[in-house]
Amino acid sequence: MHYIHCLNNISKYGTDLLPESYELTDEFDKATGILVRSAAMHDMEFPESLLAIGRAGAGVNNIPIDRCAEEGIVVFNTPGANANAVKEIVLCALLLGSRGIVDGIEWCRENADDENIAKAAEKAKKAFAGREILGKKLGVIGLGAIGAEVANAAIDLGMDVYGYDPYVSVGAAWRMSSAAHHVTNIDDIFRECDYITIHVPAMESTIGMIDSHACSLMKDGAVFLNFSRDTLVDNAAMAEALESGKVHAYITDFAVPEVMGMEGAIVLPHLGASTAEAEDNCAMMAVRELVDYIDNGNIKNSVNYPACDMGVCPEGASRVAVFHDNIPNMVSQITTAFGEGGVNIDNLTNKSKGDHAYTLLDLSQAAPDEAIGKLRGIEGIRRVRVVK
Ligand SMILES: NC(=O)c1ccc[n+]([C@@H]2O[C@H](COP(=O)([O-])OP(=O)(O)OC[C@H]3O[C@@H](n4cnc5c(N)ncnc54)[C@H](O)[C@@H]3O)[C@@H](O)[C@H]2O)c1
Ligand SMILES: O=C(O)CC[C@@H](O)C(=O)O
Repeated sequence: MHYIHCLNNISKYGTDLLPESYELTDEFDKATGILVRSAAMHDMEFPESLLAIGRAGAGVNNIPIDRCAEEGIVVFNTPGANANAVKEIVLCALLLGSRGIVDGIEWCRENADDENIAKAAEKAKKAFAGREILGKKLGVIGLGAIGAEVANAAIDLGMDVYGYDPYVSVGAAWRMSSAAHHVTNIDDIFRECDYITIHVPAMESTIGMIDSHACSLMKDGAVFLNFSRDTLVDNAAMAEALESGKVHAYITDFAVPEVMGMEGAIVLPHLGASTAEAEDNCAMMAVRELVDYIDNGNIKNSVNYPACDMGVCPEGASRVAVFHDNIPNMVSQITTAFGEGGVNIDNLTNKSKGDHAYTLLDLSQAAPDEAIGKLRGIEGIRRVRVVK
């Protein structure tokens, strides 16, 4: 039996996909797999039983992915599964940053008891007049699953779109409308665009990238949208830019104390992916990834181990997964351990991702304990798993 522990609410559409040999458990310490959304995992110690973590979502900054790699724990995410939900809320945010919608709603609430509200509204509305997004320049920083969808939708709404992503994947580039302008210097986005939206992961190289320099380059009255992570924006710099009027509105999906008092900030409680459709999609994708890994050793959409697919282990064969450092002489030591035990290797895949590598082997017979023991003693091998 495999035990799956959920650290957050995970859609039933996902957990219903767990096969009969799986059970949901409240006991963290006996988990084979963990399903998580945004729960903070950096301070957690993981049980030895834990094989994999499925992040039902895109961002993995809440998970210690390097430590997991060292412990041979595969971390998956669900690329693109919530992209449409975020795209739709970003479109909404473009309008929130352009029209006096939030202030207008607040005015109506405040005047709810006024019998003459209809007449008063006609007078009050001039305070909430805005501008249109048609023909305005939108800069999109990060052209992955979400950024590319936002760019295309904004083009459809008549915006002039500028995209910046030095590491854009071929797939995302193909999905982008050819009407988007390709920008190679991020400063041009800051200098030229009326609206800027950021869709990059939070990592060492991106944290704080919207700093005072970036804000100083922005057009007067720019609107900045952050539906990625709070840490990408230097809050002090943004507060100053809002105060001076450099930035007209900062719309963020992250309700951290530093933004709550900012004049000109519109703050949402991390709603980007909170749609039934996105939650279902993410949960289903995460569960499928976990199950294929736990049952077959196959890896798809992992953020700390390479992709590897050997299908289902053939009848009569056994399958062994070896997690090791990406250093010389590992594959030969692995094959030698089996060869010396007289065990034939039917098939083998070796893949690497950064410092970590994964070797999946199908053997003609059951994996002998002696060979498995030998592998566990080799320096640079992090984990050996007899999958079947
Ligand atoms: N608000 C929400 O609820 C919500 C929902 C989903 C995702 N997110 C956030 O949005 C982020 C993006 O999601 P995604 O699904 O589009 O991910 P993705 O991996 O498909 O795309 C990220 C893109 O950022 C690019 N990138 C990386 N560093 C960059 C840099 N310095 N400058 C420009 N581009 C850079 C990558 O090349 C990639 O194309 C996630 O990491 C997550 O933090 C938030
Ligand atoms: O799971 C969530 O609630 C939000 C997920 C979102 O931030 C993501 O990175 O996919």
